[in-house]
Amino acid sequence: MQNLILIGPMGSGKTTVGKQLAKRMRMDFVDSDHMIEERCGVSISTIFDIEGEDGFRKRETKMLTELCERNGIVLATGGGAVISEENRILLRKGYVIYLKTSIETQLARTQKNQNRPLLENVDAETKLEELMEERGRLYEQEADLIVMSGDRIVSKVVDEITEALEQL
Ligand SMILES: Nc1ncnc2c1ncn2[C@@H]1O[C@H](COP(=O)(O)OP(=O)(O)O)[C@@H](O)[C@H]1O
Ligand SMILES: O=C(O)C1=C[C@@H](OP(=O)(O)O)[C@@H](O)[C@H](O)C1
Ligand SMILES: [Mg+2]
Repeated sequence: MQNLILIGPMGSGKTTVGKQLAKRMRMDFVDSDHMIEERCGVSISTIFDIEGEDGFRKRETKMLTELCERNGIVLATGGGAVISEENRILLRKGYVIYLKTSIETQLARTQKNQNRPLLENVDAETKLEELMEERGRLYEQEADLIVMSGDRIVSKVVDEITEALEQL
């Protein structure tokens, strides 16, 4: 069975929606950031502190390579997974779902910025806008399905995804 892969910016709900979607579909749920943390034994923020963003991106590609060899999983990626061509090719093996969200919603949901090093010590709104400028086109381009995930409870987002899957 093809993997279901969630992409989208920080705070779009990839981790949260992914967990519920997996339950609904009776599939295993895997979050690439959590897997990296488990593997390294430290948080994403600590990896950024020690190895910088480059170090994290290398670990992310390695993890995505491993996870995309599996079948029948719901995979929540990190918001930056689409920036690398190598990652994009890997993700295309699955059915890619883009959780589309406004900057306002992203901001509200990431307000604590916990374990989101790219939002630490910067103006979060400006940073989220910059990232969307760079990545928005890639999310759209890579998506097999685009689902609006702002202002809707998680179960409704999951309903829309499962209904779309039934139409395939
Ligand atoms: N549809 C939603 N409605 C309300 N809150 C949400 C929704 N999706 C996610 N959240 C909340 O937003 C925060 C960020 O969600 P998360 O799943 O970690 O996003 P991502 O993995 O895309 O960065 C979490 O606190 C989560 O509970
Ligand atoms: O947008 C990004 O570049 C990142 C998003 C984060 O994941 P979430 O999108 O799940 O917050 C995490 O991978 C890391 O902090 C970098
Ligand atoms: Mg996440």
